[in-house]
Amino acid sequence: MDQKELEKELAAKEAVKAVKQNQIVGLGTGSTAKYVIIELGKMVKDGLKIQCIPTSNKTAELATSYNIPLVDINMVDHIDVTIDGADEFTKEKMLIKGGGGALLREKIVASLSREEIIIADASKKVDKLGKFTLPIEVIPFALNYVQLQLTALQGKGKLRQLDGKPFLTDQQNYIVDADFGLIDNPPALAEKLNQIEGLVAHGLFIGLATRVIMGIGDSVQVFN
Ligand SMILES: O=C[C@H](O)[C@H](O)[C@H](O)COP(=O)(O)O
Repeated sequence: MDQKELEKELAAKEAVKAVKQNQIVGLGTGSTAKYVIIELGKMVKDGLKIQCIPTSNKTAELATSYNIPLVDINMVDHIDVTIDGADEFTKEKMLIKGGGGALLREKIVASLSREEIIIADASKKVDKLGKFTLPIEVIPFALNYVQLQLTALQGKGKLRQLDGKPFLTDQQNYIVDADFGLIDNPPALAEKLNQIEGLVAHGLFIGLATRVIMGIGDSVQVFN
């Protein structure tokens, strides 16, 4: 296993210690969150009783393959703990997410969670967010309008493509990857993006992560 994968796995192993018997658990999406599903699969096999809410169809499939019980998000009034990955994070626990296109469900799950633990390898830590272009989920009808609004905010938006066609999210929306350069004030940009009609979610997660666990070398570093 290469160094990055080891760091992801270490962070996941540390994060699953927060999961307790009979809890409702949010499952993130991506190559880091995958390690959480593997660990939880082992714990469920050993007798842990949990009900999980996946943040994407892909995660739902993976969790089911490990016999992890799932529950409909509309059947619960809270989530005890969610463990998810990120594309970038700062020591203040501000994040960019959505590299895999799961940002809308991830944000809803994070918003319903009492504890949102982010796990990452050391390459994800940055001083300022924005080197990773900001994923923005847009309803197809609003694509042109949203692109114009992003331009007005000095963002350069590019429609995400897959196999020569627009990439579609689990909600059948488009993703625009927007380059704002390094972002001086992420909360202010998030606030402006929140005002744009037809933009259903952006990848800036501000004030949502309660803890970031970063794998670094053969240990972990925690940001509370
Ligand atoms: O949409 C995908 C999610 O926000 C992922 O958590 C994020 O892209 C990080 O993915 P990975 O762990 O594969 O780097």
